[in-house]
Amino acid sequence: MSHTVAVSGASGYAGGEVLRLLIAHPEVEIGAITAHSNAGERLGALQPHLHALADRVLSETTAEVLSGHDVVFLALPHGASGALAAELESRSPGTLVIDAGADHRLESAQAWEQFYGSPHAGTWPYGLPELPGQRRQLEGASRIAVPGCYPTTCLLALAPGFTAGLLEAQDVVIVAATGTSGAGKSLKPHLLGSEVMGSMSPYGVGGGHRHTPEIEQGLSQAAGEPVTVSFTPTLAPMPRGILATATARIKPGVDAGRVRSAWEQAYAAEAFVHVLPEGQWPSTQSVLGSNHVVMQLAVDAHAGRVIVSAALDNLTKGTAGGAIQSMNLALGLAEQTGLNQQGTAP
Ligand SMILES: NC(=O)C1=CN([C@@H]2O[C@H](COP(=O)(O)OP(=O)(O)OC[C@H]3O[C@@H](n4cnc5c(N)ncnc54)[C@H](OP(=O)(O)O)[C@@H]3O)[C@@H](O)[C@H]2O)C=CC1
Ligand SMILES: CC(=O)N[C@@H](CCC(=O)OP(=O)(O)O)C(=O)O
Repeated sequence: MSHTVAVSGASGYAGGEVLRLLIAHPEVEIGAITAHSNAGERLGALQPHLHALADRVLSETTAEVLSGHDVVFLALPHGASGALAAELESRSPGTLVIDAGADHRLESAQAWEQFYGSPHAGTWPYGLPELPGQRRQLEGASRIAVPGCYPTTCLLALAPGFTAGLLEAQDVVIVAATGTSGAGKSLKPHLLGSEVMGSMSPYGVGGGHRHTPEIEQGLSQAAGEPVTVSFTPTLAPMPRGILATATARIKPGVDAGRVRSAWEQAYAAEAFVHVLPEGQWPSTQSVLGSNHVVMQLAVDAHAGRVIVSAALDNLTKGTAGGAIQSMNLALGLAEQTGLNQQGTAP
C-alpha cells in the first residue's frame, strides 16, 4: 500500500533532495508540495533536475494544505516548524511528521535558547538509526527530528569509540569542511561564486556553531558521561559534501587493534556506513548523491589519539536520505527502501 507524502520547503535544497529521493521510492505517492515566497511557481522553474514533477505547482505552506497525508516532511528554516507541527498535531493527528530543520533535535531547552535564541519547540526522536539503541526509537515513531548534516558526520565518526568506552570525554577536536549547499538557497554574500571558488575559510570558530551542542548531546549519550567538543567548520568550494576529521584522546592501556575493531564492529551490519579497508581514506566525491557514509581511522600513538575522517553528502545522508531512512523505519518498511542510489563519479 502506497503512503501519501507531502513535502514543505520544496523549493529549497533540502526539500528538493527529499523529492528527488521520493520520486524513486516505490512505496510512496507524492501529494502536496509547498513553498513560501515561491508558492504558485512551477516546480520545474525552481528544481529543474526534478523532471518527473516539473509541471506540479507549489502550494502555500499551511497546516491545512499539509494535513491528511500519511507523512509530512518539513524542510523549512529553523524556527518555522514548531508552530506548524503543533497545528498539524490537531488537524492531522495520524500524520508522521519529519522535521529536517533543527527545531526538535536538542533535549536541552537551555542549549537551544543559547544557540538559536528563541523558545524551544520540544524534542522528537533523533533520526540517526546507526547510533546505539536509536533504531528502536524510530520504529513506529510519529515524529522524527532529522539530525544536522555536521552532527550526522561527526556522531557517526566518533560514537563507536565512546560507546566502547575507549576515549577520553574532555579532549575531542573536530574540523570539518562542507559544501556551500549546507547554507541553503537564499542569497548570502559570502557564498557568491566569486568568494567561494578556489578558496577555503573557517566560520563559526571558537565554539559558536549551533551544531556544537547537538554533537555533544549525541557523543555524551554514547559515552554515558558529558563529552566536550571543540568544533570548527570550514567552507569548501564544492556544492555538496562534508568531510569531517575528528580526533580524541585514547584512554590509557587501549591498543590500536581494540580501537579499530570497535569501529568495524559498530558498523559491520550497517548498510550505509562503511569503515574503509586500511590505508584507503574517504573522499566526498565517492558518496555524492548517495545515502552512504565512508570513514577511515588511524591511531596516532605519538599523540595518544584516534583520528577518524568521515565523508557524506550533506543533502543526502546529511538530510534527505537520512530522513527517508528514518521514515522507512517509522512506517515499518525495509530501512533501505528507495535509498539504493550509488555515488556518482567522476
Ligand atoms: N542544506 C543542507 O545541507 C541542510 C539543511 N537542513 C535543514 O533543512 C531546512 C531547509 O534548508 P535548505 O533547504 O537548505 O534551505 P533553503 O533556503 O534552500 O530552502 C528553504 C525553504 O523553506 C521555505 N521557507 C522560507 N521561509 C519560510 C517561512 N517563513 N515559512 C515557510 N517556509 C519558508 C523556502 O520557500 P521559498 O523558496 O518559497 O521562499 C524554501 O522552500 C533548514 O532547517 C536546514 O537547517 C538540514 C540539514 C542539511
Ligand atoms: C555552509 C553552511 O553554512 N552550512 C550550514 C550547515 C548547517 C545546516 O544546514 O544544518 P541545520 O540543519 O542545522 O541548519 C551551517 O554551517 O550553518
